[in-house]
Amino acid sequence: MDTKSAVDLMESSSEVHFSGFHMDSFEQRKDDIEQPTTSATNMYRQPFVIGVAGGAASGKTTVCDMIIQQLHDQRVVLVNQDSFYHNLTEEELTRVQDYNFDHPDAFDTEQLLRVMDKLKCGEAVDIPKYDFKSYKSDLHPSRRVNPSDVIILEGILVFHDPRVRELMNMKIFVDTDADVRLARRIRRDTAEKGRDIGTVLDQYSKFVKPAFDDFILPTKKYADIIIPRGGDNHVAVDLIVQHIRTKLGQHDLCKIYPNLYVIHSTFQIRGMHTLIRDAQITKHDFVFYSDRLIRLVVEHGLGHLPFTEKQVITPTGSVYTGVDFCKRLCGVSVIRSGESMENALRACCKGIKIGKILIHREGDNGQQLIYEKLPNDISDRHVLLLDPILGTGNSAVQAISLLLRKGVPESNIIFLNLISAPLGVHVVCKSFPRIKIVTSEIEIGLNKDFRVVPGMGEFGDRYFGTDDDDEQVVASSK
Ligand SMILES: Nc1nc2c(ncn2[C@@H]2O[C@H](COP(=O)(O)OP(=O)(O)OP(=O)(O)O)[C@@H](O)[C@H]2O)c(=O)[nH]1
Ligand SMILES: O=P(O)(O)OC[C@H]1O[C@H](OP(=O)(O)OP(=O)(O)O)[C@H](O)[C@@H]1O
Ligand SMILES: O=c1cc[nH]c(=O)[nH]1
Repeated sequence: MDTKSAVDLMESSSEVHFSGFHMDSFEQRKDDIEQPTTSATNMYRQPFVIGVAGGAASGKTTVCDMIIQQLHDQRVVLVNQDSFYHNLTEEELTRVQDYNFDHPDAFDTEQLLRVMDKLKCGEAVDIPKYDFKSYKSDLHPSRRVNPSDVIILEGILVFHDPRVRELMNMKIFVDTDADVRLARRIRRDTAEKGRDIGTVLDQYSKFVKPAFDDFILPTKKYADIIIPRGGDNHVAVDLIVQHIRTKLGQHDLCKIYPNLYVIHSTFQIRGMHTLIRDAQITKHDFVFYSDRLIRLVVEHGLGHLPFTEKQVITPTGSVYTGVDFCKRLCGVSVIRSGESMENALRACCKGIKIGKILIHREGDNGQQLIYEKLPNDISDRHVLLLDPILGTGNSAVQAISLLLRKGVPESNIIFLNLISAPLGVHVVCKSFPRIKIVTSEIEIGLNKDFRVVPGMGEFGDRYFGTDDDDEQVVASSK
């Protein structure tokens, strides 16, 4: 894949958003810094979208209210599928008892998609207020909804259309017994809507039950979580809220790609990054702090290897139940910069075999694999692929494709980076959804020369001392 095709792939992807980066500070400084070509206009925080489906009167509203209450310190917005009911025509109004409110066609899904797209892009939207008495949504002023961190989309059929499902980061199905749903419906429609019980039962047997069987129940299979007993299930709601909180604390790309791991940032890590990104840092310090960070990435990456249980006897004669390290592994470094990570890997895994791949860059458009030396039995090993910089993803795609051609299962590859540009992450994760990427920071984007920004310049030149400044030092020290 060349640079252009990687950019094309990114631009054609509806899921490509850049963030983890605050718009305000970007606005203030955008005149002072070099602009990333691919990301600046698309940058916003990506909200976490939760879909809540289930039969009518299953308790979806209660579950949503509980989630919203527990997420009190987050900006949460609830979007109800009911708001997108089509207005009934005059003819339909004359025979409203024959209108099927539980059929997918009763909803204006195109409008729902437009609204959700805007909210996902961080734009405020106006959501219609459907009036259940007049069966119209243009009677009342619409509801203004501002962008938020979490969007909950609730409704009987929110899992029906695949385009709507695609928008969701988490899908919940509220699963309540049919008799409980019917009892609630009778109570609600007779007490709140003043209907007589005969009409409620007629509507139930004519439309509600068949629609549940034909359209709602079949979407249960798309759920990530099924909540039995709806709002009575406090344990399930607690677990869901915990998961949402974890996701909100992560980089947005981690919400999209579950196999992307960004090591937990501390002030130590930020401090090391600050040093190695500084163009003025001495060569010695650049190497020293890069090595420290690389060691952390390598240790973190090793943590993703499979393990087996192992018991040992301690000097006190007690049994300690622990784990045994994964045996069959090897490293593969992408020459040259990847070689900077070999020492850390050797320091952690005594005697580990390390293969090499050389990818030649011709200008910025073409890259070619020109050398490889890999362990013969690499297909039986877990591979730690070493390259500190993930930019456009071109080198990574070449390297990973070679490993796959050599028979390494995709899920046996752990790609270790110091820094990763969002484009590279998208390209690698979309092309190879089963590999894991471990990195220490996600960058803003790429500049017009396809260099990572803010980045750290030409890593290989800085690490191995082949940059221009160094030539001057060498010349002056002669
Ligand atoms: N009778 C009648 N029913 C309607 C109308 N519009 C929507 N519905 C019903 O409303 C139901 C969808 O709303 P629900 O999912 O039950 O609403 P809810 O209050 O969120 O449900 P839970 O929170 O799960 O209890 C469908 O079963 C429709 O039949 C209407 O104008 N008349
Ligand atoms: O994702 P990409 O856009 O392909 O960029 C990343 C590649 O660039 C760097 O190598 P570079 O070409 O600078 O060579 P070097 O390691 O020899 O310095 C880096 O080590 C990656 O291999
Ligand atoms: O920013 C970049 C991109 C590729 N290689 C580097 O060393 N730095």
